Amino acid sequence: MCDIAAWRLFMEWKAFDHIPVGGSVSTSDLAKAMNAQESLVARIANFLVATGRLQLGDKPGHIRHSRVSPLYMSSHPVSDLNAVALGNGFKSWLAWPEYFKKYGRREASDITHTPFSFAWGHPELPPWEVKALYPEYAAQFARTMKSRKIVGGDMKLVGPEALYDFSWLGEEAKTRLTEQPVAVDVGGGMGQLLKDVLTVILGVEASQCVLQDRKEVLEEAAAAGDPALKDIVMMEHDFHEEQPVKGASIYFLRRILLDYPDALAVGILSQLADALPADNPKARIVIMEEQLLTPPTPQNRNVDMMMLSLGGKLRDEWGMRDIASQAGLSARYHARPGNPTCVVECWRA
Ligand SMILES: C[S@@+](CC[C@H](N)C(=O)[O-])C[C@H]1O[C@@H](n2cnc3c(N)ncnc32)[C@H](O)[C@@H]1O
Repeated sequence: MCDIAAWRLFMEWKAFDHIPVGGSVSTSDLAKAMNAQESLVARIANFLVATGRLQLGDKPGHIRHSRVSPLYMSSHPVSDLNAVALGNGFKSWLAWPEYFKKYGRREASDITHTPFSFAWGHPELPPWEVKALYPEYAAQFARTMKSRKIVGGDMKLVGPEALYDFSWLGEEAKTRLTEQPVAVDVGGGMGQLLKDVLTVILGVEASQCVLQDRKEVLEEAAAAGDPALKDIVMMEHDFHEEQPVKGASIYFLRRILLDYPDALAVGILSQLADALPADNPKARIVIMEEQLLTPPTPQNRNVDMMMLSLGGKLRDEWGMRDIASQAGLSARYHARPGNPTCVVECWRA
């Protein structure tokens, strides 16, 4: 168990960044680089040697990288995923006994007073407000959502491999003016899904795409300056409130509803149901996220345990159909055996 605590601390202190790749560093130089006590750094470094996270260097008192430790360097893309696994996962899980003692042995039913918020010391705030108090962590989280390695990060949008073929959207977009909103990505993060839409769905113009998210996430997206997203509309919007873009052909909700209990997920869907155009039967709300698998598998249920801490949950087909119908929507469920993701196509009932 202490292995996790030790590499977490060394990640936080950027210890792995100070070990030259292909070389070694003395624990005394490492301590100086981190402004930490040498004996403390040597003890922790040697513990990480014992667990295989680091290796002894070729000179006495020196250490070097192991096969895995470059993954903990801040420049490595996996490092953000490690930070989120710890921040969203372990930090909350360790606080479970105190949390359930204080709030009762039940799932969180609102967006405040979740195990995550409790563990981070702000029980009265929703998890996203807590993250916003820690800009470095919020930025790390936003970057992880760009990873194709996490579930849902590499969903095919067109062709035989796609769970749901979005090619119709290209034809639809061609019938609209170039400045008319066609695709709205609600809680779209740094625009990773819209970028894929623009790449593979021919006919959709960037100026027809709207990226909605929280202010700090849109700032991060703007600062990233991705040329593919230069002409999209970035709009600060709270998806619990009325949807300001009415009549779009598609409203994407990718990896959003799993963060919420049913009542709030129904609320988010209802805001979009109200925005769907009454005169366009093709218009859709499309939910894309990890589905709850039965029989349970470790990776899938691990994600569900992370969602438990955030106040949300993974849903299976019946869970999805239930929230869609509560929001006044008809739904078609698209999934394949062995694929952990699902696409739920929703339209006005
Ligand atoms: C799990 S991420 C998914 C991001 C993106 N949809 C994707 O699949 O890559 C959830 C996103 O919802 C955004 N978000 C959280 N609360 C929100 C709110 N109340 N209104 C709008 N966006 C919100 C977060 O900032 C984050 O970008």
